[in-house]
Amino acid sequence: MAAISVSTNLLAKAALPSLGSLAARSLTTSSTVWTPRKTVKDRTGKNIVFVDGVRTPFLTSGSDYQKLMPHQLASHSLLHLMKKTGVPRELVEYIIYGTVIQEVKTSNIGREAALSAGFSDKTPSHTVTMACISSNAGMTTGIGLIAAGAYDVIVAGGVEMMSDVPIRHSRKMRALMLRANKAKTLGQKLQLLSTIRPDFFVPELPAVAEFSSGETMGHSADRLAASFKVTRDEQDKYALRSHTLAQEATNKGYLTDIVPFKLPGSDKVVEKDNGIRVAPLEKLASLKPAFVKPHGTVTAANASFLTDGASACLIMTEQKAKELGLKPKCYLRDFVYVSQDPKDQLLLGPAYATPKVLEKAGLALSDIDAFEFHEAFAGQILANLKAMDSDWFAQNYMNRQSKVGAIDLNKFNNWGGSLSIGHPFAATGVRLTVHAANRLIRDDGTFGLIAACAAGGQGVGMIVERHPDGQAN
Ligand SMILES: CC(=O)SCCNC(=O)CCNC(=O)[C@H](O)C(C)(C)COP(=O)(O)OP(=O)(O)OC[C@H]1O[C@@H](n2cnc3c(N)ncnc32)[C@H](O)[C@@H]1OP(=O)(O)O
Repeated sequence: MAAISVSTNLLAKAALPSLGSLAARSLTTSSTVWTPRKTVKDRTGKNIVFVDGVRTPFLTSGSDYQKLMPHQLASHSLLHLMKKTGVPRELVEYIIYGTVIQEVKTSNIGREAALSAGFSDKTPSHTVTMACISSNAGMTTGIGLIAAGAYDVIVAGGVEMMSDVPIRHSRKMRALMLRANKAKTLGQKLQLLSTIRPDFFVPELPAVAEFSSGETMGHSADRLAASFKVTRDEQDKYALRSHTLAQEATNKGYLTDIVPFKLPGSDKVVEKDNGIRVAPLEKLASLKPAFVKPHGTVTAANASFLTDGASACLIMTEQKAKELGLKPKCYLRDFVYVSQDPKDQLLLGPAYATPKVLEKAGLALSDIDAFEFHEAFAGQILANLKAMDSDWFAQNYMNRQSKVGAIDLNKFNNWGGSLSIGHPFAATGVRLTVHAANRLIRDDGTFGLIAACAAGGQGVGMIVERHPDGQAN
């Protein structure tokens, strides 16, 4: 992709929104009668609702969750989802759970997590993987199952455990071990042992990298930022915005999707995300490039960090929610998936998905009250915003006459994002959706737009509409 110049002053737009104005908006209480100013047509015939979503605190890898297995985090989110909503586990008909870097012992992690959370052994579960949008894939698969009439009550979610990733023997060593398994005599075994060479011992580590190109996500982000002329200073300021807003939301008690996690065999209860860090801009500016050295602009502070965490949400037909006396937070109205050539620019999913999902839902950018975009990297977010505000990009890459438009940053990731809260890959989609729903309720909005990019050059866009009964909790 050629470098493009976009005239919008994103640096000014990336400045902190007036936190005062956010705080001034009143929290809608149960006694307030709220009616939507507009509604999106239900296309499933089921009016599918998002009842609620929860998550563990998101922790930097190698910290408090490091001795756990991922199904323990997943199980915690499943169990506490049911506790929080008050819905008996037996009513859940199907579970779809995401994970990206798979723990080999629990490959269908949804099933293992559900069993250890005490769900009925008669509740089927499958595991889905779609990189950073895996729990979005879980939710939309659930929507499909409900729309098809297969089930009424679905749980979706995702987990990632970057503290412990599968590290394999080399291919040569694996081949030798498999042959050794079949060797029948001592002579055959000794003959195999004699073929071992030093390079057999070089391990294979999983990389946060694109398979088809070998490029790391960080390198892609650096390339993307350079293509869109996003400066290092813009990235650092955007990252600081994310951390500042996440800190603010934490202090105000807005992150009610968190369910504290008691560490097994210890009295310690983890209550908060631990990656939020409001540091002086000078500290961010002093960091060396993390990927493209020495001239890259992506650093540890303006990239999302490797994170452990899990999330889960409950979705069902509106009719079922009514029967159960639940107060859903929002309707899950529309979604689209997009994909591009990962060897060109693989982190532009939100720019492609946003206009498509808006069009599908019959909405304009100005109808959206809460944008929740996955922040893989500050440079990636700013490049996506620039792409959407560029006629050149629209005409050359999106098959559109004119640009999508500029997003009002006063409505954008107001409670921080993946840069600050953390990004346990497969858990992020649910976190984005709960934050969108809770922000609509707190800020008296109607529509939320969730968008995320994912490895493989893929992306997602989802539209949620606040439910009249929604409570901030
Ligand atoms: C579509 C998708 O989502 S793709 C997935 C996207 N995400 C990724 O690819 C993950 C990318 N992130 C990473 O791989 C890692 O976090 C890295 C490589 C960027 C950084 O890892 P590390 O080097 O271990 O980071 P570490 O925590 O040690 O921090 C390095 C330095 O930055 C500083 N730092 C980190 N975060 C911040 C911050 N928010 N503010 C200020 N300083 C910070 C640290 O204090 C440290 O400084 P020091 O060297 O003076 O002690």
